[in-house]
Amino acid sequence: MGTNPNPKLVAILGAGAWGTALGNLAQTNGHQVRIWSRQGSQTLASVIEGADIILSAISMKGVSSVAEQVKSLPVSPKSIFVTATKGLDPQTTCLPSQVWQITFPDSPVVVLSGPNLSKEIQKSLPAATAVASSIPSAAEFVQVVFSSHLFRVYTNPDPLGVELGGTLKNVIAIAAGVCDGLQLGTNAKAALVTRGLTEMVRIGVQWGAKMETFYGLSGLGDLLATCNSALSRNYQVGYQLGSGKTLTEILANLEGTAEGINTTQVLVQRAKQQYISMPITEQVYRVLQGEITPEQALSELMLRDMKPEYH
Ligand SMILES: NC(=O)C1=CN([C@@H]2O[C@H](COP(=O)(O)OP(=O)(O)OC[C@H]3O[C@@H](n4cnc5c(N)ncnc54)[C@H](O)[C@@H]3O)[C@@H](O)[C@H]2O)C=CC1
Ligand SMILES: O=C(CO)COP(=O)(O)O
Repeated sequence: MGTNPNPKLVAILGAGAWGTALGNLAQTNGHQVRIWSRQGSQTLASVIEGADIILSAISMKGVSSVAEQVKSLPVSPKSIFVTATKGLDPQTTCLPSQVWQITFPDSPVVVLSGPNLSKEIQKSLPAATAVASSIPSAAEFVQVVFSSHLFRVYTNPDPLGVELGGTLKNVIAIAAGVCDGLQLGTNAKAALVTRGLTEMVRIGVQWGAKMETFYGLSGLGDLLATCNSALSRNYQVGYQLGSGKTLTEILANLEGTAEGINTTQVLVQRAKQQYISMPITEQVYRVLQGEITPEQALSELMLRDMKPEYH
């Protein structure tokens, strides 16, 4: 641990790949880090006691129940909640930050999202991320705690856009994996990711996010990382689907969480309800359901009605 004249107490919820990497970043900066996981020996109460930051890196499926558990415990009035989960709640379609904010209406909530493949960060490779909150001073606090010569943290004024960027790109990362699994080439991949970004912007802006946020680290940045890296679990799922495996076979061997599978389902419902066209997301959904093959999805996308690029 380095010496820090102003050390903070950082409680990390979730000892998976991302929680562990974020804990290491804070610890390297000289902060005191306590990590809680449901399998660990430390109690949740002892981990969050007096924390300046309570950072959740829990998979989406566990966020609501962990937030409820935290609510039943004494939380320091100074605690800032940070969410690093990239997903959508299947029951409510809420984003992780909304779950935390609904549970803790009087506490600041900060979203942390960017192109952050945890295995690279664990190897001390350089990376950048965005932190965003409706309370700018809370985002600035988190920026200071996590920033280092290896981890450049930018503040952003659009928490909804930052969180949606990281969440929605998982669907396109699955599609990009399918594209590579089918060996469709670089042109096809570039077209897919670009049109995928168009879909993210379309639904994201309708959701209330700012368009420019999707061209920043948490949107385009995270697309570039996860659509081109075998380290991305979402990409891995897509790649193996494109190589002919079934989802059941893939999930039996997948290391960690691929949030895009659940996000695709929630997104397809929302897009339908709001009459938003999301052709790539819809084809990813049908492939994940086993309704169509990746090859059929490709031809569905290529044979859509002709249209202008911007519409
Ligand atoms: N691994 C990565 O490179 C990055 C991951 N993320 C996001 O962070 C989140 C976590 O990802 P990973 O750490 O990679 O996943 P992981 O699968 O390695 O860890 C997930 C963690 O959530 C906990 N968890 C799951 N369900 C729970 C429940 N019901 N109650 C309590 N705890 C529960 C697990 O015990 C584990 O500690 C995901 O939303 C992911 O999209 C974001 C950026 C980078
Ligand atoms: O979000 C991530 C990197 O920014 C991690 O991607 P995966 O969840 O696809 O592994």
